Amino acid sequence: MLVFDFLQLECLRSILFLIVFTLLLMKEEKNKRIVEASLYAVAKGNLRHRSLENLSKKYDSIMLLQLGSAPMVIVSSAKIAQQVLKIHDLYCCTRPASPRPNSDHWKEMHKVFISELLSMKRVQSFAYARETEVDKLITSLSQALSKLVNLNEKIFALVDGIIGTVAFGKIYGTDQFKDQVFPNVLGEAMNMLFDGYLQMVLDQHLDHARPKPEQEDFVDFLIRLMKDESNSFKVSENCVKVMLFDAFIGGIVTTSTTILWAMSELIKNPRVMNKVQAEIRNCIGKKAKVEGKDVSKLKYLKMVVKETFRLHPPVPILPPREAMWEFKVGEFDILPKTRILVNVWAIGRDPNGWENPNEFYPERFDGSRIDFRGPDFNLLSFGAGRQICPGLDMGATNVEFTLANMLYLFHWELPNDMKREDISMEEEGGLACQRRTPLWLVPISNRSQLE
Ligand code: HEM
Repeated sequence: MLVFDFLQLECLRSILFLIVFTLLLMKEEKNKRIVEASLYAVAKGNLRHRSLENLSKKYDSIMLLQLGSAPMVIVSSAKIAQQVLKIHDLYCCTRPASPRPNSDHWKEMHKVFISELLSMKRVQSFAYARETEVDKLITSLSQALSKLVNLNEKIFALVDGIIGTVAFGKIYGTDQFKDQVFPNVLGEAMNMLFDGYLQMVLDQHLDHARPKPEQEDFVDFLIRLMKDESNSFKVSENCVKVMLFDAFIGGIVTTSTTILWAMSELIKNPRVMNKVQAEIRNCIGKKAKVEGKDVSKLKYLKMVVKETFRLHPPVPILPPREAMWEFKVGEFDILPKTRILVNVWAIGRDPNGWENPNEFYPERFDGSRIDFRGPDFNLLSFGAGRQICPGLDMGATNVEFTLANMLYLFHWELPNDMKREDISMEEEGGLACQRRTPLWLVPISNRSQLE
């Protein structure tokens, strides 16, 4: 669902160029006052979160955009986001038409998907995937000591490995998969390739000659559902593919993007880098690596991660919700079929919610109850309400655990002659709001301090 909604936004871009725009600004006179504004800015480029933020500064933190027959409400403040995502969540907890089957049957299956795959129990039981992939990352960085490393490549490989193993089992990344064309998640032909790829995975799992795995992966679980006739719903092969696709795209791009933004901010802010490394090293002492159970003790690291989510939410605008019934937000009427977009990026930088909003300052979370798990609506990196990201625990755990190890075992330096202020923080839209250019850094071993 996540994927389609973003593609839908892509399509809007071209439509936007062709139609005449009108911005209906929702003010006291209940949807009546019309302010004409060229929405060329919204259509331009792929950084709509920035264009929409500019519009909201000029007009209001709730705006109605009339695009042809589809009214669209843009929300840019925590207070209004809370009304939409909490108080009226039930009235708009559906998505606009999507290629996913839109039926009770699909919703029922989706619930199972969420509770089974992404429960805390599963997140923990898949710790082995995370640890194996972080071990591989450490080995690969140790082989590149004092050399320039393209961190984008390393981090995408790591997250792809973790989520691939969770979804497809230990077979993923092994020799059996080596000769298969694995579709690069960022590639253009992704959709088509992915279908063939998923079919191959399903066939392998359905093969009677396959030995019983010691740990059931997600495909095993879905196949069990497919075969279980006592279910009130039927799970088809196609449904299994759609759910795997969601898990892959939803999981890989967002998680890796966050790790890269965190490293970018840390290298730009040596004070924070030193402080977080000191915390990890004091807390862990002398060990071969940080273990999963250690992470809960790393309070400052968790603040660094929150601060990264605030400034760089990988999903800067939540996928659209659609109003099912009429409801009121403040004094404004939201009519059925209105699409609602929440600009998470703008809320994270709203000066009414944050002091010095553009500064990377993790201490702002010290003693604060603000968390991406809720109940606060200033930090919405995983969304909120009934549509909140089902991968929240897995995503946050993967980000924290990976960063903890990268910062414990290595010092990080800039390429020769590069100054901190030269590090580009330019964004690029797409499936997630990523760095525009790869992050190149030099890992230096910290082992001598640990022995
Ligand atoms: C840093 C990590 C992640 C971030 C920031 C993130 C963020 C989000 C956001 C903002 C949404 C939309 C929520 C809403 O509309 O309120 C979403 C949906 C979703 N995410 Fe994540 N996500 C992350 C990791 C993951 C992981 C690891 C998985 C799965 C393995 C995952 C699977 C999904 C799925 C399937 C949906 C669609 C849910 C639906 O439509 O009901 N995400 N995610």
